[in-house]
Amino acid sequence: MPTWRIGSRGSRLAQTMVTEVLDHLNAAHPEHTWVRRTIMSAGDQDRTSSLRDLASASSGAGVFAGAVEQALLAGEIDVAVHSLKDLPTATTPGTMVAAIPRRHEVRDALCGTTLDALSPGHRVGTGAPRRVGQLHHACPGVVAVPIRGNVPPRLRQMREKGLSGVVLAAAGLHRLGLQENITEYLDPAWWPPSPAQGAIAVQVRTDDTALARVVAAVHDEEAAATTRAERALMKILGGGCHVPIGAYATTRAGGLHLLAQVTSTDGSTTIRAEATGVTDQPEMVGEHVAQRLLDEGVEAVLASSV
Ligand SMILES: NCc1[nH]cc(CCC(=O)O)c1CC(=O)O
Repeated sequence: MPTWRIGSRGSRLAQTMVTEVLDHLNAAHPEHTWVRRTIMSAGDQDRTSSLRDLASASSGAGVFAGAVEQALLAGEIDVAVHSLKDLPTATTPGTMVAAIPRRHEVRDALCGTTLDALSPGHRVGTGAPRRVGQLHHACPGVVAVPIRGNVPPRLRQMREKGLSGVVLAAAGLHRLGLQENITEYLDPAWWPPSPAQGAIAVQVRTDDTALARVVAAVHDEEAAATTRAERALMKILGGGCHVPIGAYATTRAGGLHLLAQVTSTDGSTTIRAEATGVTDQPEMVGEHVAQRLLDEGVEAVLASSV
């Protein structure tokens, strides 16, 4: 039996996602052995320039995922583990997402405060345009303070800068064991998260079909269907974490339901659309909801937010 090399970014969050995937894989395939590799990316190395600059330098997305994908293509690792929401919607040639494990938590969370407790002038840490728009929409007059970096530094910056709170993905906080910092879960029906938030992507080289079958043991159909719908929508609207799109898909008895929302960063305009379709054609649901948003004039809101 070969020993497979599994790699990710060096952040503690990325490492815990590898552990989560390996726990699954070891349970399903005790006959295989794995070694872990850490890949340093531009996003890890460059703490001085803004992430927006880095993102545009690498054609709009994938600043964190890029180096790990390159290591996969170069044969330095055999399996790459990513946050699916950080993977560009355009598939990197030669790679494929062979498995998406069960998604435990999709919601955004507030740490340090609650929406009800926020008054005009209060400062809340978040730099993501979607979260800035949703915050301004929910709490007019609240000031969004840009903060950057991995999850633990963002919590630290909240305290150091004397902010009232910070908005983060609940999934990251849970994976890091930092969930006791959460003071409010933001209802995804009113505060839809980033497309594919909370989901892990297990990626292999496209020609590695035997390994694709091995990692398929961690695949979850519901996580795949919902994230495919959310990402199909984002692909049409030109997403990335610099675009203020929230998307929240759920599977129901009637099929796959997708809700999406675009909010201007000043919070003054919010456009929502939703639809239900068949679960085995998630891209059609995403494309349908994207078209509804375009019909409602979402392009002007997106253009004003970039
Ligand atoms: N944008 C950065 C990022 N990429 C993945 C996560 C963790 C949540 C996830 O796995 O989707 C985070 C942190 C955050 O958004 O708070």
